[in-house]
Amino acid sequence: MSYETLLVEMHGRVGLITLNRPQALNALNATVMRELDAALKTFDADRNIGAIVIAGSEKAFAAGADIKEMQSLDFVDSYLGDFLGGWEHVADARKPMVAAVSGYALGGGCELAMMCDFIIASETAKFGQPEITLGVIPGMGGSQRLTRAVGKAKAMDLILTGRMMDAAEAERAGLVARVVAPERLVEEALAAAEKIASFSLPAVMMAKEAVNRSLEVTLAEGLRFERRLFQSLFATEDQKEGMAAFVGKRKAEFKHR
Ligand SMILES: CC(C)=CC(=O)SCCNC(=O)CCNC(=O)[C@H](O)C(C)(C)COP(=O)(O)OP(=O)(O)OC[C@H]1O[C@@H](n2cnc3c(N)ncnc32)[C@H](O)[C@@H]1OP(=O)(O)O
Repeated sequence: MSYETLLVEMHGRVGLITLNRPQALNALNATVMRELDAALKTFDADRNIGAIVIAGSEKAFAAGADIKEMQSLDFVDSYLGDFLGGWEHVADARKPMVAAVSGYALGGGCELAMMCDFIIASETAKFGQPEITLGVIPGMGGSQRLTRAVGKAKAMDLILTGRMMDAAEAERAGLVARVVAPERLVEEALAAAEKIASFSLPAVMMAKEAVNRSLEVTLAEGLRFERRLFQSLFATEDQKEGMAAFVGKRKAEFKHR
């Protein structure tokens, strides 16, 4: 499949998707999001892929939803067409997604990064939800995911003032998992994704599901859910292989079954 707004590659067991609208700092529009959804669905369905990296350019991961395309929208079209509704599908991917963020991750760009399972940022990254400066509010999950990631005080600060935070502040706040030098960003994100993809795919997918469930249910419910998933992994060949390899002092050869 060919894409107009993305570069899509496979690096061993890792799918790399690079946003590619440099003229608009990777601003997100219906085409980008439709293509992103298609690329993610393809990787998610491919047994040979164990993890996915989403990257942008050095200057911008994504500078938000496309303001020029959005500006003439009215309420009825927005509501009847459920504007942004379908964009949430990015978060439906069942395989781990790593966001590799360099430069601007603003508005929808920050929200897209937060739909991934964790963010590796370059020292140049700048995160923000500047929608308030445009007379609107976040619409792709910013008020919900940012608040869960950094807490109410900082989320309110960023969303109400529209200010940007740099990579160091984002790491301190818990939005970003690691900060690396700009020239090492994609390499580091691919290495993290390759590490994940080297483990048993059912175990990796269940680990993602268990962590995400913790954001939605009570502690008791979450603990029960985790325990059931844990117990179910004893039905896999990979559990036998992983534990036999440890006992035999050798490297595990996971078959992802
Ligand atoms: C998802 C929801 C609900 C909402 C949103 O995401 S709203 C958008 C939130 N994002 C923003 O408000 C950021 C807008 N962009 C900027 O403030 C600046 O572009 C910048 C600070 C990111 C970078 O400034 P810089 O001076 O370095 O670059 P520009 O000349 O401003 O931009 C280059 C080129 O890209 C176009 N551009 C940038 N961002 C967007 C965008 N979000 N939508 C559409 N186009 C964008 C910019 O207009 C310029 O193109 P032209 O030279 O053709 O005008």
